[in-house]
Amino acid sequence: MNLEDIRIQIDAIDRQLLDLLSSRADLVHEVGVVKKRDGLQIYAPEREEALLRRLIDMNKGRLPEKSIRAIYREIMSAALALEDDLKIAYLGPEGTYTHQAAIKRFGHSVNYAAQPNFSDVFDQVARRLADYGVVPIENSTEGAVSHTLDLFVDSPLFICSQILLRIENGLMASIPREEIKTLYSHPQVFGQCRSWILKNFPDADLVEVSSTTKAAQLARDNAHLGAAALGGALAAEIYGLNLLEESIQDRATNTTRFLVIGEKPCPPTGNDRTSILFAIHDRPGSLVNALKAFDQFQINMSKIESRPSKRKDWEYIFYVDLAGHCEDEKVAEALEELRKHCSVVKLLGSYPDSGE
Ligand SMILES: C=C(O[C@@H]1C=C(C(=O)O)C=C[C@H]1O)C(=O)O
Repeated sequence: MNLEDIRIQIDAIDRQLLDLLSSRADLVHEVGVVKKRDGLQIYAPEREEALLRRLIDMNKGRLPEKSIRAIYREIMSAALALEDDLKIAYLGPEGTYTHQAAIKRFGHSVNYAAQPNFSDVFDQVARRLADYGVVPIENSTEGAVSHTLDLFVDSPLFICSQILLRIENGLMASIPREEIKTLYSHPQVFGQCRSWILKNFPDADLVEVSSTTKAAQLARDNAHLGAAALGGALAAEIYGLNLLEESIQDRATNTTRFLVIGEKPCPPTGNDRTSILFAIHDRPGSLVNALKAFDQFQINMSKIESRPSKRKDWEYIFYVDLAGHCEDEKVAEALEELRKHCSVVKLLGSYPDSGE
């Protein structure tokens, strides 16, 4: 078959695909009307998860899972935009890893609003100026993002899904490598590249800034002073810097987990994760007794963090992630048992345990 003939067939298929996508859009529009009538959330992570899982299971063709996800991400992004003028607040500025994570989850058809700090992301969603927010919660090399943890204490919002993003840090500058005297970056990124910095720039000044895009901007503006930045390729692109070295993070699989926060929690999908916070009474054995609740009901606890309560010195708040959904009988019973040993137990959300 010659190229011309194959392309005629592709054109015919695209015509059919467009017709099918238009029919899908009509149905999506109806879904939007029903959701608004019944006061339901526009973004339905449990439905998206089920739909993607079903498509990947059904797939018998050549397309790898990654491509199916990417294609459907944009189809569902278009659907979200048709249902409502969706606005996603994220920790900016434009080009941050959080921005990349937000696009990975919500696609290119919805609106994005960069926020200057973590609390503004929470605030915009709580005030309904944005529909959902995206914030980082932990990195596989550097651990918890304590800012985000702290904001959950007084927030009325729920976690409705998570996003896993592989973080590839690079060295970027507009000057040659030999002229670099100062490295700008976010503290998390410095932490992720610690060995590389010691080996390659043991004498450089390290200056912590609020984001990797801010670091890129400073590297551009202070090039004459020997400035360079560590961050993502998107930041280098936005600020016109050269990527002098790629993939400089100490661990190749360096991944950050982000959370989507919204007004309502997510219904069960069968493969869920639950995040809670709790505070214990100040007496011997409190923490052990609290954690025994998970053992008693055989709940897998995947992580625990502690943070100062900021109300009383040496008083802590514990953050725990569990396997299962808060509506699962076992999890509900364990949480009930936990309450007996704690002064505060707060459900932060149950959401699909997948980040793709
Ligand atoms: C169409 C819906 O709304 C959104 C878009 C989806 C889609 O395009 O399939 C799926 C879930 C929702 O996030 C729905 O809830 O069914």
